[in-house]
Amino acid sequence: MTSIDAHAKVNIFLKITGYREGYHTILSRFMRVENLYDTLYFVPAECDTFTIEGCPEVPRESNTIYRAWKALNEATGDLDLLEYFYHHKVVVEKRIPSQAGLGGGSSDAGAFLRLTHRVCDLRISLEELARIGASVGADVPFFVHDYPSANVSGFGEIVEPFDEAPLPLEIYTPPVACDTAAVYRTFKEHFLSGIDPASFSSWEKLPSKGLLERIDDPALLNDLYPAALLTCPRLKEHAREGWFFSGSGSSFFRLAKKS
Ligand SMILES: C[C@](O)(CO)[C@H](O)COP(=O)(O)OP(=O)(O)OC[C@H]1O[C@@H](n2ccc(N)nc2=O)[C@H](O)[C@@H]1O
Ligand SMILES: Nc1ncnc2c1ncn2[C@@H]1O[C@H](COP(=O)(O)OP(=O)(O)OP(=O)(O)O)[C@@H](O)[C@H]1O
Repeated sequence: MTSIDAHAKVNIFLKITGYREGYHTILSRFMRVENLYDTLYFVPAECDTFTIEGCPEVPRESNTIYRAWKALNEATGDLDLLEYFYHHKVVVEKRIPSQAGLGGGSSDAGAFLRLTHRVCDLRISLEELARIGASVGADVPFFVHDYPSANVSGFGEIVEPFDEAPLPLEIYTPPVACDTAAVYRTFKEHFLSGIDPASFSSWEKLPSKGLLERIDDPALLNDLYPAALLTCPRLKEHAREGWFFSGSGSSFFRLAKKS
């Protein structure tokens, strides 16, 4: 069977650098989470329409996998792509929690694009695939490139590999759903005017382990943390000493203790 793992990410740091065209520009170190992933399967089946199984709570039209398929069709006009999914359904084994700052939906879209690129033998570059992914979500280009660690900038479309091994991480996802758009709205209203790019100059050159060991305040590493606390006040009950905050939340993470 044809399958691919779609790993979660954490943002080791996430700094907002500006705002334009309705989106925030960022500088962030993304790191793949090795031991947390969804799995996508392309399973032979005769389908009247593009079929996804395994995400019953997400309407098909808003599923990032469906949106990635639509975007790929529109960009390439490749008829084999249509044909393939009349004879295969997409089955997803979900393990990454939603609205958790771990990029679950974006990772599914990135993995779907990579696997489709391979099985349908699409004649487009990885850069083009990442551009198509960006139309599905800001985090998708990182997952298309599939680097273990990368510096991500622009709205999320500039992805540069960072040479380090992924760190063993412990993740804690509280039962609080953080809506990314709402957290960014709060950031814009309360914090955007106070950003100070000099305060994180050259962070993109520093290894993730050193950053996490040197800076112990999660709000210094992640500009969206104060905005998430304001947007979802229940998060406060779950904050613990020594844990960092990923993306727009709600997950916390720390370096896994050696056993
Ligand atoms: C918080 C992060 O996950 C960090 O990795 C990303 O910046 C957000 O990535 P994402 O979940 O893929 O975001 P999208 O689904 O593209 O956008 C959701 C909403 O968040 C806001 N948004 C998103 C990305 C960005 N750079 N600036 C924004 O202001 C926009 O209002 C957008 O409508
Ligand atoms: N394949 C998918 N898997 C999970 N959620 C999806 C998927 N497609 C669409 N969604 C929708 O997207 C919403 C956000 O899910 P996702 O897990 O991507 O968010 P997130 O944890 O906020 O990610 P981020 O790290 O980008 O902030 C979900 O509530 C769900 O309605």
